[in-house]
This record gives sequence, C-alpha cells and structure tokens, in this order.
Amino acid sequence: MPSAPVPVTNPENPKIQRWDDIGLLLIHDFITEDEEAAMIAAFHAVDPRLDGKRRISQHFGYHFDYTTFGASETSFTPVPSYITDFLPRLPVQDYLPDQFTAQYYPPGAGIPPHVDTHSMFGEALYSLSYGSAVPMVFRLSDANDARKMRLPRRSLQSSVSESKTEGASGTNPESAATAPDSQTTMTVQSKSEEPSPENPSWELVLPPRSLLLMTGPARYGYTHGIKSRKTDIINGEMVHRQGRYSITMRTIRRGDEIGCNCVFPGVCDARIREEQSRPAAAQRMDPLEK
Ligand SMILES: O=C(O)CCC(=O)C(=O)O
Ligand SMILES: [Fe+2]
Repeated sequence: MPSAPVPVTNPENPKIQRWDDIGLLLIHDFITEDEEAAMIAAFHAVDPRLDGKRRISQHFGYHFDYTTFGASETSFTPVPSYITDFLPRLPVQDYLPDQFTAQYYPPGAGIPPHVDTHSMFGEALYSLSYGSAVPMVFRLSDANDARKMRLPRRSLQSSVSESKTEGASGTNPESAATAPDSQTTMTVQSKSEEPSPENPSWELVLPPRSLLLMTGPARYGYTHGIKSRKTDIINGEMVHRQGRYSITMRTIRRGDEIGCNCVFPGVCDARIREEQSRPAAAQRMDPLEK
C-alpha cells in the first residue's frame, strides 16, 4: 500500500507535520509519557479487559444517540481531568470538543473505513493515539462509498457477511462498529465481491502520544480506518501489533448549526437525508444514483 503523501514539517517545530491540501495535521508527542501512562491506567480502572478481540469504547461528555445519530442531550458523563487537562493545548481553540470516545484496540483489532458524520459534529475531528503505533488508512471516497451510504439500513443488516470480516461501510463507525446494540463486524459485502476502489488508499502511521487533526477534505471526503491485522509494516519493518488506545474528540453541532454544505455530497449524511426526503421521481434523476 502506498505510504502517506509527503507532509510539510515546520522547521521551527519539527513535531508538527501538515498535509495542508487535504487538511491533515499530526502533532508528535502531544502528551507526555507520564500522561500516557495515567490515561492507560484510568481506562483500565474502568474496564480491566486487555485480551479480547474487539475494540472497547468509553464515552465521555455528551453521548452519541444511536436513534438520532447525533448527540444525546440527556446522557452526559463527566469528562475526566486527564482529558480536560490537554484541551488548552489543542490546535483549534475557537471551539473545543465536547464529546470524547476513548477506545482500546486489543492487538489485531481495527475499525472499518468510514467517514464520521458530517452534519452533527464540527469540522475539527481529533484522534489522540497512545499505547502503541498503528497505521491509519486514508482513501478519497468514491462512487462506491456513496452507493453504500445510500443503502437502506435494513438491507445493510440483511446482507451482513458470514465471513465476519470488517468491510468498508463508508458510514459512521458508531453505527457500524462500536454501537453496543449493533453488530460490530457488520459488512456490506465480502471483500472479494467489493468493486475495486477508484482511488488509492494510503497509510499514515500514528505514533503513540500523537494527535491527529482532520479538517477539510480529510474530514469530509476521505474515509479513514484501521485494518484488523496482527502485524504492520512500519518504516519498512514488520512489527507485531500491541494494544493501542485512542481518544476521538468531536464538537457537537446544535440547533441551526446542524447540517453540512461540504464539497463531498457523495458521503455527506446531510445530503443523503435531503435526497431521501425528496419525491421518488426527483431521486431517480439524482446524478449520484447513476
Ligand atoms: O482510533 C482512532 O484513532 C480513530 C477512531 C475513529 O475513527 C472514530 O472513532 O471515528
Ligand atoms: Fe472516525
């Protein structure tokens, strides 16, 4: 798989790498080793499991509501200080995240490629990595992703693959993979039946203690995911996966802010809702449906 496009590194601060054309920013050593150790201890004080096969998630702040696919206004878990302590260091300070998902990936676990919901969350989407490095796979979305995001949910459920492989779902992983009440390995088609993607995917290694910020195309038009596998090739060397942790941080949109007018309508939940509420004849004429 091709490696990531070459970033620009700020000579005054070599810890910061930017891919400005697609809206990605990676800050190395965003947290200290002491902070990392405290965060891992805090995670396992709540849930001691280390050796399962699946991701384990802990939610803080406003919870995700699986019926509205937005934030729940009634269900709130106080945000621990190990998170609030680093918020003043985030690169975007105009608005701060208020929804946090801490996840533990046992060695081998991944997350299907997806685009996080556009309409319900602000542009800045963060992933803080700790515990160990993992390659994140990015791919500019294509017509196949757009098609999959338009499949009725029931048909997604009924075509769940027997193979239990994680397939590209091009949707929010909260619905496809982490929802406690949904099947965590749901896939639309088995991999062998998948049409080849039009756009190449590439991997970006997320080192432990690094902060990834996705904005613009990286946030709205690219899918991101982590392959489920036991080994990775990192800097040309085969490395056995170790337990990895991440905190995904999002800012909930409320009231009039809910919606999206991005330039990636194919994978935009706001556009899909709009299309699907149009009369059937107008839907048939939609160029995305061709
Ligand atoms: O674990 C990560 O770094 C990313 C998780 C993710 O993509 C998500 O929760 O939407
Ligand atoms: Fe995501």
